[in-house]
Parts: sequence; C-alpha cells; structure tokens
Amino acid sequence: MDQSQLWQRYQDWLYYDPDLNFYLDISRMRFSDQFVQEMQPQFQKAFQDMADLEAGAIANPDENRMVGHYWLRNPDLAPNAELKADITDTLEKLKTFAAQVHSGYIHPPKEARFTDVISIGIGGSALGPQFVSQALAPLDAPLNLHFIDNTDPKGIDDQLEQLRDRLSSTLVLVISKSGGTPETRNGMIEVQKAYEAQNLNFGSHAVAITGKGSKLEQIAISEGWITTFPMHDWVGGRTSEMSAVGLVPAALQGIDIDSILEGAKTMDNLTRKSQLKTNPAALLSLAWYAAGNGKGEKDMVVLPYKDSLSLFSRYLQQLVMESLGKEKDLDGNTVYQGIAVYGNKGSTDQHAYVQQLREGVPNFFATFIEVLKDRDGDSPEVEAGVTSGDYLSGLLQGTRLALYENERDSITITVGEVTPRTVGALIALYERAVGLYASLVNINAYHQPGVEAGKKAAASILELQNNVIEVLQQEKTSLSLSEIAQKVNAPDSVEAIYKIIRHLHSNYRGVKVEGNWGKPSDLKISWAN
Ligand SMILES: O=P(O)(O)OC[C@H]1O[C@H](O)[C@H](O)[C@@H](O)[C@@H]1O
Repeated sequence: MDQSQLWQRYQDWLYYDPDLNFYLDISRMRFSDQFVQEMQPQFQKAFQDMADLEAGAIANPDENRMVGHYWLRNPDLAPNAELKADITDTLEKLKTFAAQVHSGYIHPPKEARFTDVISIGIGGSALGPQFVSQALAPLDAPLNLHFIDNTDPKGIDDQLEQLRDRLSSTLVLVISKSGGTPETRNGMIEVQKAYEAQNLNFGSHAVAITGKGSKLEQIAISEGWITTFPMHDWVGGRTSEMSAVGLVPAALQGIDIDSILEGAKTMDNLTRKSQLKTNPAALLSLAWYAAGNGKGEKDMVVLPYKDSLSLFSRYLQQLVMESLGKEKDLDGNTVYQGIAVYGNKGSTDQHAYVQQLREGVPNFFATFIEVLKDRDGDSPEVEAGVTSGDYLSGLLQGTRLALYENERDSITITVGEVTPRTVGALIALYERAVGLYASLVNINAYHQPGVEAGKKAAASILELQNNVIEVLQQEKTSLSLSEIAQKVNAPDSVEAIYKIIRHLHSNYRGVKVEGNWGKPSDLKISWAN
C-alpha cells in the first residue's frame, strides 16, 4: 500500500470516542475486508455470549460460576437485587472506611493516624492495585502504599525495613479471594511477626479482602481485625480491580474511584455495541485474531509511551494469558490457545529489545499506547522548538512506521491523558476484548486449571523436605542422596532431594554436607546438631 492508501485505511478503521477522548487504530494490522466479512458470524455469537454473560449466565462452566465484573461499575446490570445490594453496600462501606482512615476516625491504637499501607496479595490480588497505584496515586497521597506480592524473604525484609519506624501507623491489607494462597499467607505471617516484635497488636492494624467464609475471613474475625471486605465468587482475580480488591487500596491513596468506575462503565457501553466497527473491544479482538490466525501465533508486545502506565503491560499479561492460555476448548478439544504478552514502556524499550522486533523473528504484533497530554504545565525546549514530549511522540510514530515498513504490524491506542476515568476505560476495554476473543476461539476465559499443577507439586516438595529432615535427624551416620531417597520412600526423587539439601545448606538450616556439589552422587549428608 502506498502512503495515500495507508492514510485512507487509517481513516476507514479509525475508532474515536469524543467523550472519552479515546482513539483506537488497527489500520496497521494487515487483515483484508474479506477476513472481516468471514468473521461476522463468529462476532455475532461473541456479542450474544457477552450479553448472556452480563445477564448472569454461568459463563464459567467449569467452576459453575457467573462472571460479574461488568456489574461492579453498573450495579443496575446485576441479575438480582441481592447481588446489586452486595455491590452498592460494599462500595459505600469501602468509601466510608477510606474517609474514616483519612480523617483519623479509624486510627491505630498507638497513633493518631495511619500513614502507610502494606498490601499483601499476589496475582489478581496485586497486579491491579499495583498498576492503578503507579498510574494514578498523587505524590502527596494521604497514605503511601507498599506491596508484598511474593514469598521472597528478602523482598519481604526490604518492605518491612522501609516501614520499621512507621509500623505502628501502618495499615495492612491482606488480599486473597481464596484466602488460602500460600505466598500471601506467608507474607501475612511474617508481617504479623514484625508487629508482634514491636509489641503491636496486628489485628488492630489489619483488614482482609477475601471470599465469604474463607480461611482468611475466619482468621480476621477471630483475631478481631479492623474490618473485612468481600470478594465475590463471581469476580475473578484478574478482573477484580473494580471490586474491593482494587478500590480499597485506591481509595486509601486518595484516587478518585468513582471516576475509575465511571470510565469503565462508559467503555462498557461502547463495547456492548453489536456492530464491529463501532465497538472498540471487538476491533481489538479482531486485530488479535487476524495477527495470530486465532491460534495465538503472534505475541502481543504492549508499549505504553508513558512511565505511569508501564505496569499496564504486566497487568495485561495476567489478564490475557491466564484468561486465554487454555489447553481445552469449551467442547473438550485440545487446542493449546493463548496469546503471549510482554512489554514495559516506550521509548525505553527501544533501547532494549526493539532491535529484534524490527529485524528479528517476526512473531509478534505491537500495541502502542499513546497519551496526548505530556505533563501539567509548560515544557522546556530541549532543542529549538522541540520538547521532551515531542521526542516521545516522535519516537512512537517512528517506531510504528519502522516496524510497519518491515512487515511488523501494530495497534495504536491513544488517550488524552492518564486519569482515573481513562484508566477505568482501558481496563474495561481489555476485559471485554479478552471476553470476545475467548468466544471467537471457543474457550472458557474465566478459569485457570493449569495454575493448580505447580501449586500441588510445590506442596509435595515441602512434604518431601519434612521427610528428609526427619530421616537426617534420626540417622547417626552420613548418607548419600540416593540413600536418603530410599529412606524417605522416594527413590525417584533424588534430584528434588539434592535441591532441597542445597537450599537448606545455603540457609544454615542444620544439614552438614561433605563433597563436591558438582558431583551430587559423591555427597555425604548428615544432620549438624
Ligand atoms: O486472590 P487469591 O485467591 O489469593 O489468588 C491469587 C492468584 O492466584 C492464583 O494462583 C490464580 O491463578 C490467580 O488468578 C489469582 O489471582
């Protein structure tokens, strides 16, 4: 296509909503009009699936659950009065809670006010709050938010060390839908011990956000925590930003949560339309389908050209990959679906891996996210007539062009500025695009059966570790790895035992080891005490 044809294609496919000041450009994705025609029946089915989902269908059949994240920003859509009341009551309760924390009405036992928040959670119970905090928290936020999103001891220490002198005025949010995720539980126990070490009552500083009746809820109630907020079973972790999971941390930081919800609701209205060209989520899912032949053959590289949106790529990684990465389709066929997502931000990534995007293996499509407003106030010139923001804008256009010239496709999303409303709209856009794409490829986007395998394997490694320690403590003489494996009745687990021993030894946990780590079969292991 020559430049005038491309300009025409740009105008033909440009989606613009003046109210949100939102643009979507899929003109640089190489699909034909015929492809769009052929996709029409699948899209009509996808629109119907989405309408059914919003009306309360069991859209997550494996878990026998409704899928209700769209109701969170429009409670009138909830399929019955009880669910609607659940949503509005929770919203009211969390707003009141945040206001009372800000005013000092709710305060820690030994201080007049809370100054900081530690949010403990992982996956969907962390990525949304992290993204929204980075995108929207004001520099003078009423409370500073810190995250523990792993069971890495050093990571936990680093967070606690920063808060050592302010623990007495730090609020703890423990966020877990299931209330039983080990990483989150470990973070909670370690933080609790840090409070106890300072003679602080943990419960008077703690709030749980969790599913009804979960183990975490029981702990919170029995220990008299400040309060709990519900996480409903019809909201998945990766679509929970607009439930208490995302809204409590955001409200505590003084972020305008009503505008986030309103932006999402507005985007939901736009993406409910059943005309492909008037529905930006449909256009997005069409472009994904075209890029990867509906089989995820191309990775999605997400490049927001705005530092405050850099965690959007990580947030989308879970939303897209956990939703679409499925072995089976809804009819039980083996399909190995998914779209790989990675990215960080532009123009930074141009100095890292864009070399490969431009010239290397052509296994991706890019998504540029452009923000029109550079900053509050005027910009200094870095060259005659040119600002830093002009550079950022020029680098985005340049990279898009350079990729396209070399047969690398891209989507461009443009927003006026990063506000609570646009962030809400962006989240809603991708949630709907993922839902539509899932329908197009006939998979359940709302379960994650594959995640369990790693969790089960980890549990059996910990059980093996306990058995190994028990055997070593009973033995008088040193043993080889295979002797230990025999004694714990796990002759096939020598490699796992080697790694357990190596980790215990590295952390001075009581094992004595003689020999060369490079020759595992020569090692002699005993209990040191
Ligand atoms: O909120 P939680 O129950 O603690 O779950 C946290 C995360 O862990 C799981 O393994 C799931 O794969 C995620 O979808 C979920 O968001």
